[in-house]
Amino acid sequence: MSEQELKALRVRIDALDSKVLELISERARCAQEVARVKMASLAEGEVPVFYRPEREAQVLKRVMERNQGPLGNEEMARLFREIMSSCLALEQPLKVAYLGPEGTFTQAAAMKHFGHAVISKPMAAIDEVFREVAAGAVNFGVVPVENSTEGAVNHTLDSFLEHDMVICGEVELRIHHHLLVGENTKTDSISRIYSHAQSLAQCRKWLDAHYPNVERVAVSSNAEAAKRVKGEWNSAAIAGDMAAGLYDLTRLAEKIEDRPDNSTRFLMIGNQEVPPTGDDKTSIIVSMSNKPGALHELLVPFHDNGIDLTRIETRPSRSGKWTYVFFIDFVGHHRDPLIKGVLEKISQEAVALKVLGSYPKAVL
Ligand SMILES: O=C(O)C(=O)C[C@]1(C(=O)O)C=C[C@@H](O)C=C1
Repeated sequence: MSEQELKALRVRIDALDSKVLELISERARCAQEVARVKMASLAEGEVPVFYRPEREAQVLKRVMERNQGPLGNEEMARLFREIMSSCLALEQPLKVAYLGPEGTFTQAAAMKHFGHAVISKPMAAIDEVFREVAAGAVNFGVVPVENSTEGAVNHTLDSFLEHDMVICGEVELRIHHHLLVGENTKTDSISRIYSHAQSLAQCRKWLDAHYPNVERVAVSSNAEAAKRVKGEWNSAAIAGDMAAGLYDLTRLAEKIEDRPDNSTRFLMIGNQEVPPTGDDKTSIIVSMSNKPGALHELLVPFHDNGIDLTRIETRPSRSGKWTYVFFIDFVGHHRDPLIKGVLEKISQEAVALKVLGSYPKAVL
């Protein structure tokens, strides 16, 4: 390519950038207008709701449907995710608590869902995220709920039994783990590998093959593991991209998870009900009486109405030894007439039924 051609193309890019800039600013002014309208139409004592997950899901879906390349759908939606995040921050900067410290996959999930224009607050434990939301110190919390290799995150499920929370969104994150060391580490003398217990489990086979005799030490998060090895001489950490970058660690090996499709699902918790979008999921907790056929009775209404169950999990109940509660996720919104009917049927048989929330299926 000649210098001339390159120059001409850059002139075109500059002109396009000016147009993009103008359009983004116009969109941001529109969002400010939306905020004004929302404020003006409030009833006495009503609190304005600026963040609208159902609308955001529609915007991102529309972008993906209309996109004709060359950028991929996900890439394009990510760009719009950030534009919308900044527009919302003009209306109201959201405060989001997540399972920290900085650099965790939960932080990455929070950014994927809300974009980067939020005020984020790392918490030391899952229960603290719940408490922070319950106390009204933040608008939303982000917690991991299940991993495709290791299964349920029990701390999260148990926290739902203790707190009244509304689930208002979900996000799935592909989890890639790397073996990381600090600049002073002698790679042939690694005697300890730190990570979160779930991450150590997700890399078990790789560790057995490459570091069979090295001590594996479980710590509170993989970001914490990364932080520790920064100053140590003979230890390594298993953590993801964010933690590697944050603590400036070297990657001795990349993508060491045993299953290439290793993914974690995260939930956004708050106290805002989300209206239907037409492509939603619902999460409920049910406890049934301890009698033969109870689980069957619980599942029949779903089957009879052709409702797609996406997950069922069992946890010991807090109310008695050898009694259990079921966490169930299914496709549909609790305001859909069909789903309403199913929930009514279940509540006739159940000891207790709680709808944790209906929310748009993850778009990104
Ligand atoms: O449509 C709204 O209610 C808006 O506030 C605008 C907007 C946007 O930028 O598109 C911003 C924040 C909301 O979460 C959803 C959408």
